[in-house]
Amino acid sequence: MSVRDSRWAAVVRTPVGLCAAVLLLVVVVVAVLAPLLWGERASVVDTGAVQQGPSAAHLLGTDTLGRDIFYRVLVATRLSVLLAVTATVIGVLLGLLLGTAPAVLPRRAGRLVTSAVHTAVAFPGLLLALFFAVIFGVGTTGAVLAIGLATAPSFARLTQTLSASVAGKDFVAAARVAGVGRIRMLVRHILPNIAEPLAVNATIGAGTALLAFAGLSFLGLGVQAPDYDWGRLLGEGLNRISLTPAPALAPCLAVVVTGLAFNLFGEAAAAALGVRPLSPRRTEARGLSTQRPGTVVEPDGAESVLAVRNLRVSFPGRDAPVTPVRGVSLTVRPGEAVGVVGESGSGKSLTALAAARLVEPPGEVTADRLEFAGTELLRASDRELGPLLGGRLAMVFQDPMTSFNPVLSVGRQLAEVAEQHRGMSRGAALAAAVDRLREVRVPAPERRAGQYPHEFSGGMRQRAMIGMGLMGGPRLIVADEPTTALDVTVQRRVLRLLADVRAAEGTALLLISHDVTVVAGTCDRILVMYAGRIVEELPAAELFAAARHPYTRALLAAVPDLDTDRARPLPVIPGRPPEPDRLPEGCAFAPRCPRAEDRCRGEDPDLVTDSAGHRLACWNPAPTPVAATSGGAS
Ligand SMILES: Nc1ncnc2c1ncn2[C@@H]1O[C@H](COP(=O)(O)OP(=O)(O)OP(=O)(O)O)[C@@H](O)[C@H]1O
Repeated sequence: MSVRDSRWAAVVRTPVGLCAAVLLLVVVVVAVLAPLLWGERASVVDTGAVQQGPSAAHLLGTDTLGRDIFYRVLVATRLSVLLAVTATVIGVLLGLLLGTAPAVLPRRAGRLVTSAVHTAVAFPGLLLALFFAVIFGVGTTGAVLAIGLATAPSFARLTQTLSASVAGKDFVAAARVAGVGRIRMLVRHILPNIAEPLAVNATIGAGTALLAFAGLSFLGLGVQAPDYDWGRLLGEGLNRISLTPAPALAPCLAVVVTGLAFNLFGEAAAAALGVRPLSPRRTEARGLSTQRPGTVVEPDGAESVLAVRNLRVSFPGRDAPVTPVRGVSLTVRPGEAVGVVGESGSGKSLTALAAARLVEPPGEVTADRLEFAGTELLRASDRELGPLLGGRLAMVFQDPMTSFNPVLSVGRQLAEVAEQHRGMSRGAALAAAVDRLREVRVPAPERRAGQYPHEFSGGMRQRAMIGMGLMGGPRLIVADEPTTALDVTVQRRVLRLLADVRAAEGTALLLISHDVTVVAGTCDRILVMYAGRIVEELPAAELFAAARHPYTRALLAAVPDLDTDRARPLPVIPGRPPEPDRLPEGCAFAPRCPRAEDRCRGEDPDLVTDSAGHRLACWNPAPTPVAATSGGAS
């Protein structure tokens, strides 16, 4: 039994879930059998026994034509439930279409759909149902369409909300970087992950539709004679409630009990499942023939895989836009490992996301140059970007659990990249996926390929994620905090794997981490970021000996080494980094800097390149600590 099946089984293990399931089962059995067993009996007209009260012969009395109300209530179960379920299915399908439209339509049309949905949700459902019932005309079909259309907006909004929560997951970003198209993304990655909460809410919705249907039929807008449902029976019984209440109470009770069964089962499922009910090819390089494909020639003649100049990422703020990335410039050369280090909030992730074109609106990315593998990303069309980013740029995210689609086997997800970017057949892609899993040291790769992400350990999942990134033959791996969620020994294995992959395949690496020892141990060059800017850049081998920015020195001082006195607390950097919307005048680090001078507080220093190629943005840098090499970096 899969995990999903056992979770659904858990629903009926709760007392409420069990009661609701039994009630629903009874309702379904009655709905199926009643018309077969008692259909004729419920239609027999007996002019000699009209409008009788309850008796031994007629448990709930008779109607105006002498028909037995008890059997009519039982027989009406099928039509009442069928109509409610049909209306709910229409509502859910229409809701799915409207809710997913913004993801596949052009942005402007998508917004229009979203606004329409929000407007429709503002109207009470029953009012909408009445409105549509009048439009579609009196009768069963009109009422089904009316209730279906009336419930669609709330399902559309639910779909949008659920899709948005899934769209934020790393596996969707990974699929986007893999160049998976919008419709495929929707069908393979988003919809399967929102099916469960949608099903739960649809069950609850069926209860509501049942009530709405009874209401419309009661008002004479729904089921018409000679057909009858509980709403019609209720209307008929109400005419003589003062004489005998049973003919009105019985259909009423049937609506309440069945509605309750749907609602309770939906609520029990929501509680048991943890669902909240409603309320990652090739691009020919331009220029010199000696150049390798997918590289850019820098002004200094060096080749680069990624060239970023004056990158800015902004978001709308309360009063003015906030810019968490403020003019970042960096270069990653073929096969090179560049590390980006800085405290939380310094803009490292946003820089990486911008390089992979993964910053979503309302985030705005501008740059004088954002060139990957020879293509200017900010001017490229989606068609150009798809194969380029998918095959040539791989993303590895922090949390290996959320980096995979939980409902697809790991092998299938790796194979998908090869199918998408290398045009491989399904079988060949799966074989390539198994080979990749073996290369990234996943044990028993044939068996593991068929397993789901939750069956992998954290470290194994992260290695599989790296394997997935490699399926497209990337020139650059962007790894954002790839080891933060792992324990230290597993961390080391993943870092070693990244280093081996680089050595074997010549892949460049942009490694983002808040941990200076991780980047120093893995990378060739280190970029230090603070408050959205690069404040220092130097070779990793010289990090401990040549770092001069007080911030870099403070980060290094916080790293324990063999000479650290364990009896004393490690030095920490006083204060906190500034929020992007509350940057101080001058150098952003000045308020926390032990070397700050008046100039630091008034003027932001430029990032200046010295003769050795080091870059530094500081008015009063620390002197080079001549013999201060440390083993901390290795
Ligand atoms: N979608 C967004 N809207 C508004 N602000 C954002 C958004 N994404 C990030 N930010 C802000 O940008 C700043 C930099 O975020 P980023 O995630 O790049 O930092 P980071 O250095 O990678 O930190 P961490 O290690 O915590 O992820 C943060 O202050 C964050 O609040």
